[in-house]
Amino acid sequence: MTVLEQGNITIHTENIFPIIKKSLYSDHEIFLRELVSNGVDAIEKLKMVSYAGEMSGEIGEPEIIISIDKEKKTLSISDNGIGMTADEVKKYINQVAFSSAEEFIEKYKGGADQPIIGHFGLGFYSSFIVASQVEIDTLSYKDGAQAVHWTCDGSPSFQLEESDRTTRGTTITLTLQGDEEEYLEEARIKQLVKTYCDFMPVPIKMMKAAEPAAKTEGEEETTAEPKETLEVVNQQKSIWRSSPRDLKDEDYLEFYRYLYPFQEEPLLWVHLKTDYPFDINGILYFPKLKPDVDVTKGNLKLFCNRVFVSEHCEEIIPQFLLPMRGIIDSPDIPLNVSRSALQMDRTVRKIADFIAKKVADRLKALYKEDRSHYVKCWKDLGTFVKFGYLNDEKFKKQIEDIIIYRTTADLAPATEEKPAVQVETEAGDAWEDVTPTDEAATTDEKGDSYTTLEEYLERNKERQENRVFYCTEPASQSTYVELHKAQGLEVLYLDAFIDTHFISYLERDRSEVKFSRVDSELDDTLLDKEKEAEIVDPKTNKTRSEQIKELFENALGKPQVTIRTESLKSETPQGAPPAMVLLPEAMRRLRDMTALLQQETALFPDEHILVVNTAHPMIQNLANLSQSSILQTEGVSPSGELANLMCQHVYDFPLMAQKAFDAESMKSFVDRSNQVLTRLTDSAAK
Ligand SMILES: Nc1ncnc2c1ncn2[C@@H]1O[C@H](COP(=O)(O)OP(=O)(O)OP(=O)(O)O)[C@@H](O)[C@H]1O
Repeated sequence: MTVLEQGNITIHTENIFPIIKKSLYSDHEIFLRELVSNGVDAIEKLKMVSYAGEMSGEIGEPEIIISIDKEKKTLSISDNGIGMTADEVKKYINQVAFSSAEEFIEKYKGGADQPIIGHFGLGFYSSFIVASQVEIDTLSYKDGAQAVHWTCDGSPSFQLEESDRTTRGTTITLTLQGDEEEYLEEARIKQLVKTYCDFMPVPIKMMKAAEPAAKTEGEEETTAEPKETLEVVNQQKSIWRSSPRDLKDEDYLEFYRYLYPFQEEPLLWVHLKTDYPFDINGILYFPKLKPDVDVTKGNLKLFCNRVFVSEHCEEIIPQFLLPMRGIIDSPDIPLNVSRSALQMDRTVRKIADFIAKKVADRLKALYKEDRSHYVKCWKDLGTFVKFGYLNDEKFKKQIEDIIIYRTTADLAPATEEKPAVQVETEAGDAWEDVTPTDEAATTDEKGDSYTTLEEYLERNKERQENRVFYCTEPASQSTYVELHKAQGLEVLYLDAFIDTHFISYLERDRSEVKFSRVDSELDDTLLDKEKEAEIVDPKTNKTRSEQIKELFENALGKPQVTIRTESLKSETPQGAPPAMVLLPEAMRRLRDMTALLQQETALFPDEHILVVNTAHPMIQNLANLSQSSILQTEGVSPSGELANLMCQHVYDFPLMAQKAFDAESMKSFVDRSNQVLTRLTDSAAK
């Protein structure tokens, strides 16, 4: 074999590879991505020279073949691409590749502790991270080219000689270092191809080790050599690079299942595709949110020209979209910078804005075009949308009109079949179908209705201009909600975990609107003012209400509790509850804020309002009971005592619903319940 050249690579540092190896710690595996990418590039370049008519002969079927020789401890990557001449090897390998190795060292000198997103484009020299010797065997596409063989052991000296290779393309053979022998395992290599090279547009084939031919007893010894087989490992198709027009819903769903097998179907997706002012492609999916979703961890896979770079791209997408899944592919994201530098990068910030805008556009389109799907997905979408509203001014402006709320109003369209309607078109020569579509559908599959804030205000403007009643906890506030509903007052549910923050932002932005939680005060609509003023005791000149108020004040003995008597409107005598506990908005917020600052759970404050419903038959009974006991005896009569017990009980129920019980109150409630029930059964048994 003719030695063409023996010499030193023009690098100025001796043996740089141990340094590179150390600075890449756990990232050794990326060498495979780099070498396969080079093979794919070589195939692409061959296609280009062929299209340009600069090549005689056929391109053939492009392929990359990876093979392992466990005995020789070698791993080789072959492509049938453009190949290199001796001069090209000298230029591109000895000079270009190695000068970028030096550049790497310069860049990371002393800064190796800064995490880099993908160590991308390290190139050919990254093979020395795992190899003790690297060989290149290559034949250029050029007519009459001489095949060459290059060897280097990582020291600055190399050897270049003629090779007897006859097929066009390049084979890189790595002799692995002692501690890198995991790369001799077929399963490990397959896994790396799947991770990094799955969507590269060329088939990547694994040479499967030859199985010795099975021999059955008595059979003659076969002389045939066992055959090696090739297995295609990557799936090649990168659908995010296709035009959305060429893709059906099922294509997007299939891709999602491929990326996240055995997961629930996504709610919807956004296809990103632009090449100006930056190049970005990708598909983002809205998943159904699990209650334990970690909103600080990104789920998107980052690619660069179809090559996988990183599982984490928290720096690239706006924080409120982190729970989204899918992939982003952009060659414009700088990858060999630290994560903090990435966050500050102007292009990256513009890309983040672009993504947020695309997501907003998609949501707006869905709201307009398929409201029923929007409403059905709202539970999950709403979290993203509100999170975005809190975090991103620009996003907020785009989506504020499509935030919807579950409401107590029944907004379901009439159930009877919608009549098909046809009208004559303007031109008069055709009939146009104007049957109502479900564009304005406002109910989900459970039949719950949803509305926007604007729609709510408009619907209720006569009765309660710029006033919104809301409920944060349907279970504990159901009595209050029912009371409002019964009097035709519409209540919005703000019961998602994010709503505590969301409502305070909403109030700041909509300062003309007064938001009242259903248990903070009672609207005049709920009260029957006339009944209250009737005087029932001519001797003391007291109204019935005043008597009841006194009765409760004495029975409870809690001066911090403000007792108010009201006659609550209701259709039936027991339609409204006998008593309710109110905590005014301002007071509740102060309590929540203090609890937040002290990082404690908010306790129910001793100062609150007890509304006693004078219209309720039980309260009437209590008043009668207490009045008769006053008439009958001096001191506390048994019926007076019973009235006292019952007053405390009537107070305890709404308190319990407000989760305002401590251990002591719970004990006294249970004791008292037993007393009351004993009395009841006593009198029934007599
Ligand atoms: N398999 C190959 N076939 C043909 N040429 C190759 C092959 N591998 C490397 N080369 C040549 O060697 C050069 C240097 O390769 P290297 O991987 O270091 O950098 P790069 O591919 O140019 O850029 P990067 O990998 O940083 O994106 C390539 O530009 C190419 O000209």
